[in-house]
Amino acid sequence: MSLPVEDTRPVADLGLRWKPGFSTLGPAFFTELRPTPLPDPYWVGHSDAVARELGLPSGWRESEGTLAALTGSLPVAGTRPIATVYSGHQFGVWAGQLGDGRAILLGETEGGLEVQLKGAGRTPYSRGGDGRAVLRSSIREFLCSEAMHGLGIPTTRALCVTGSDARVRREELESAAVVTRVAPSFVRFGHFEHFAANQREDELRALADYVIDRYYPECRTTARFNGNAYAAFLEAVSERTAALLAQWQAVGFCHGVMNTDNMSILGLTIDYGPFQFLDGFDPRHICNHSDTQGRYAFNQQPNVAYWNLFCLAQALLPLIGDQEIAVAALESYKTVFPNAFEDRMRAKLGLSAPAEDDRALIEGVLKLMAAEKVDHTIFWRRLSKHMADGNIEPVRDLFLDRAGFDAWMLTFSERHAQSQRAEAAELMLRSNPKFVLRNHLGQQAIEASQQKDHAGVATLLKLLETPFEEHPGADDYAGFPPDWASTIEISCSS
Ligand SMILES: Nc1ncnc2c1ncn2[C@@H]1O[C@H](COP(=O)(O)OP(=O)(O)OP(=O)(O)O)[C@@H](O)[C@H]1O
Ligand SMILES: [Mg+2]
Repeated sequence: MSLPVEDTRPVADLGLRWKPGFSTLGPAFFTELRPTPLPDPYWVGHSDAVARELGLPSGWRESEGTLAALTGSLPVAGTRPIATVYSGHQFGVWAGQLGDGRAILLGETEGGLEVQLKGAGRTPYSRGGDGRAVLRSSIREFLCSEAMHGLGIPTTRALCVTGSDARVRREELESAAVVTRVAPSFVRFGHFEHFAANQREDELRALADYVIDRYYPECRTTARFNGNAYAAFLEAVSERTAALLAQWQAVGFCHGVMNTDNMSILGLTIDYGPFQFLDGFDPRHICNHSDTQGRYAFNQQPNVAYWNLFCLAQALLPLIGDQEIAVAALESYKTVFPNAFEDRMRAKLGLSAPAEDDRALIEGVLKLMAAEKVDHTIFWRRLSKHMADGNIEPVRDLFLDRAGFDAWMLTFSERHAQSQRAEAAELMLRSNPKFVLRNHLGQQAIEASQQKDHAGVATLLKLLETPFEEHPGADDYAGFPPDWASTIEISCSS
C-alpha cells in the first residue's frame, strides 16, 4: 500500500475563505481549468474598497504570491477555477455558443462574492480569441466598474488591474492585462439561453433553481402568477433591469454592446467594453464604432433591454409553461422603467415629490439640451450649483437658444416655488455627479500607464469613487472634453 502523495505545488493563500458556488451545478455548466500565466506581472491599479468588501487582509497586495495568483501563475488555495458556458444574441442575431472565452472564475468567497480573472488565457469557449485582454480596455473596465458603484448604479466590481509587458495583437500590438472582477454572480441571460437552445430542460431548471434560491428566494413564496416561481423570477429580473436602465439613462451612460450575453441576471452593469458617458447630450449617440446600424445607440437602450428580456422569457418558457404568463411577467418593465426614470430625473431636478407636469418639465429640458448637444454632466451639475447659490448665468451660458432656456427655466422655478432651496440643492448635488469617466480622462490615464506611470489611474479612481463630492483642486477632471476627445475611437476591440 502506498501513502497518498502530498501535493507540494506552491499555492497562494489570499487570506480568503471559499465556499462551493456555481460549480455545484455540475460539469454541464463549465470546464475546470487553470489560468494561463501572464509573465512578469505588475500592479496597475487597485481598489481598497473592493478589497475590504471581499474581506482581504490589510496589506493584501504585498502578501506573497498575490500578484502571481491574480495573473494566473499560482493557484489560489481553496479554489478550483472554471470557465462557464453560455450562448446569446449578439446585435440582434442568435450567435450560438459563446462562454467565458477569457474570464476564469476562481470561486465564491464565504461572503458570497465570486472572483473572476478577465483576460486570464484561453478556455474551451475562446473560439478564435487569444483569451487575453489589453491594458487599455482593462483600465477602462476597472475604472468604470468603480465609477458606476460610486454613482450608486448596480455593477460588477473590480479589485485590480494587473499588467504585463506580454504583447497581444489587436489593431496593433498592445500590452496584456487582467482585471480581477467581483460580483455576487456573473450569470447572464445567455446562460439560460444556452440550455434552452440545446433543449436541455433539466439543466435549464437546475440553473433557474440555483439562481432563484440564492438571489431571488422571494419568488418561491410569491402569490403572483399562481405561485409560478419561474414567472415571478422573470418579472423580478425585468424589474431590476428596468431600474438599471433608468439609472443609465439618467446619468448618460451608453453601454455599447447590449448583447444578451452581456446582460446580468442580477441587473448589474456587466462587460465594460466600448461604453461611454455622454459628453454633449445626443440621444442618438452611438459609442461603439463597430455598431454601424446604431442598434445600441443611447436612446435605444431601454428598448434593447426589453428585447433582451424577451429572449430571456423565451428561454424560460419551458419552465414557466405558458406563453401568456411569460408575456405577463415582462409587462411590468413598461411601467417600472418610465417610473424609475422619472424618479431619477426628478431627483436631478431637485424635486422630492411628484407632480402632474413633471414629464413635460423633464422632456422640455432634454429637448433643449439635445438641440444643441449641451454637455450632459456639466449642465446638471451647474443647475445644481445654481440651486445652491442662485447664480443662473453659468447654466444659461451653456445654451445659444437663450429664449428657449429662459422659458424652461421659468417653469422650473415655478415648480420650485414652494421648495426649500437648500434641500433641493442638496438633493441635486447628490443626484448630479461632478465627475464621470469621460473617454478622454480614461484615455489620458491609459496612455500614462502604457508608459508605466500608473498614478493617473489612482487619481481618477479616487475622484470616481465619490463623484458627487467637490474634490477641490480637481476641476480639470470636471471640465468640457478637449477637441481631440471626439476623435477617440472605441470599438469592440479589447
Ligand atoms: N480575446 C478574447 N479571447 C477569447 N474570447 C474572447 C476574447 N474577446 C472576447 N471573447 C469572447 O467573445 C464573446 C463576446 O465577447 P464580449 O466582448 O461580449 O465579452 P468580454 O468582454 O470578453 O467579457 P465579459 O462579457 O465577461 O465582460 C465572449 O464569449 C467572450 O468571452
Ligand atoms: Mg461580454
